[in-house]
Amino acid sequence: MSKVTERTQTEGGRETLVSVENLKKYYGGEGMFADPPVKAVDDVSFEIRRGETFGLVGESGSGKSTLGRTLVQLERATEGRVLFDGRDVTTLSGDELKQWRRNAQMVFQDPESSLNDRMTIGEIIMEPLSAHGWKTKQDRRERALELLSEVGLQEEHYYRYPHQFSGGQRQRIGIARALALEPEFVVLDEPVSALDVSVQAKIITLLEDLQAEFDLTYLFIAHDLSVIRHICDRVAVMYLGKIMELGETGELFESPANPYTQSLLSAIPRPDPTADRQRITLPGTPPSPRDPPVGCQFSTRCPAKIYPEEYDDLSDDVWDAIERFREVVRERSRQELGLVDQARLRLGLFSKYDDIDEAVADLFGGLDAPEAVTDAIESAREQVKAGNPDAAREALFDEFNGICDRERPVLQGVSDSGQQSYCHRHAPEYEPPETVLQRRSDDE
Ligand SMILES: Nc1ncnc2c1ncn2[C@@H]1O[C@H](COP(=O)(O)OP(=O)(O)OP(=O)(O)O)[C@@H](O)[C@H]1O
Repeated sequence: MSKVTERTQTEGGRETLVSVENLKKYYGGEGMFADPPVKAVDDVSFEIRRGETFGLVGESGSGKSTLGRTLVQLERATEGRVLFDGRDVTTLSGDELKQWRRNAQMVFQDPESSLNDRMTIGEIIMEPLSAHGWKTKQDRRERALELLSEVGLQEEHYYRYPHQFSGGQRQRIGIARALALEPEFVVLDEPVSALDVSVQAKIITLLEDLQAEFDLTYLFIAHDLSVIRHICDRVAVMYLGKIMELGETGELFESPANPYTQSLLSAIPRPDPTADRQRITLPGTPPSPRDPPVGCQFSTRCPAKIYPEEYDDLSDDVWDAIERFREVVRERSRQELGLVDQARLRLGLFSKYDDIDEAVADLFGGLDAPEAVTDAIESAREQVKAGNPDAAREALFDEFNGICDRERPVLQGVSDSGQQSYCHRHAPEYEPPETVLQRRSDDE
């Protein structure tokens, strides 16, 4: 295999180091009777430029760690490619993979559990060097001592054990270990989340210094937006395995284009409280990654969702009730019935779905919904009670399916500087997300 097969140049002249193309990572789902797979990363494409810090932000479970692990080949991709300096590394195995791994390392969140307590600090830092047969034992020892000093620890720490160190010091050891083989690319998976705020700042400064000294490229994973804003050049926002938006950090924080990013950022207190940004509280919970929406991943909770034309003038309250009802029905359709419940269902003795009456009363009681809506809800309620939640789910989908439910959007350019967002509302025939969000929040 040629070492460099494709080399890409990004806008602005900075070279691409990592190019991710239609990457998927699914867990499970093999075998005839298996549950559907967990779609932890579901078709993402983006590039990381040499020397930059690229941030990955999103709620817990959105797929950030899985994406990070798949980039450094700690996980095998289910589909798609990861080009490192132009070379597809998803196809490497054996010695080739081992050799390549020197280039890409990972620092983990929890310095408590990521270091082996039975090894000395010296052994921990030298372990990757020994595994790669790096030079002589004496050279490895000298390298470990050098790394200790690079990360702000002392030579005498070499013979100590991890439990003798604080969280911040342990994270320094984790960083020294990750840098031992002089990688070009480091995935930092929530590297400061487990640390006290005062220690966080010191570790971040250390990471910035090391990046400048060794020309490192970082993928920085965090759920803390202020940390991301401080350290990252560009940032991608993930939701349910998908990148919803990406762009230059300053621009993305100042003018988020995607409804999900807008919701996420609306929760951060702003220096100027009179500034025009309403706090958006998202309804419901994220769907299961085993059963993500067919259309846009965010469609079940999106405050700027496009309603189907025939229901365009429904009030937001009624829409919200419909969405929440669909969520309840979806949950029921995912519920596995045991053999006893299946038998009771056949005998007409099954009552586990009866709480659907309560859900309809809670959600629609007091709302003035048009007849077409109440008919559809009533019919779905009956289907669920008759033990057919799948059919109810389908019928609700057919009745209330707008483009956001039906079709996946594409990540498209929304600014001259390369900001991209994944939302149907960026098409010219629709109102842009911010206009809709403003109007819908004014109506509340
Ligand atoms: N080895 C695995 N087997 C099965 N499912 C997994 C595995 N690893 C992760 N998942 C699932 O994949 C989804 C994404 O998980 P992941 O840890 O990547 O998210 P995350 O955004 O990093 O969350 P967190 O911030 O909580 O670590 C979750 O639903 C998780 O339960």
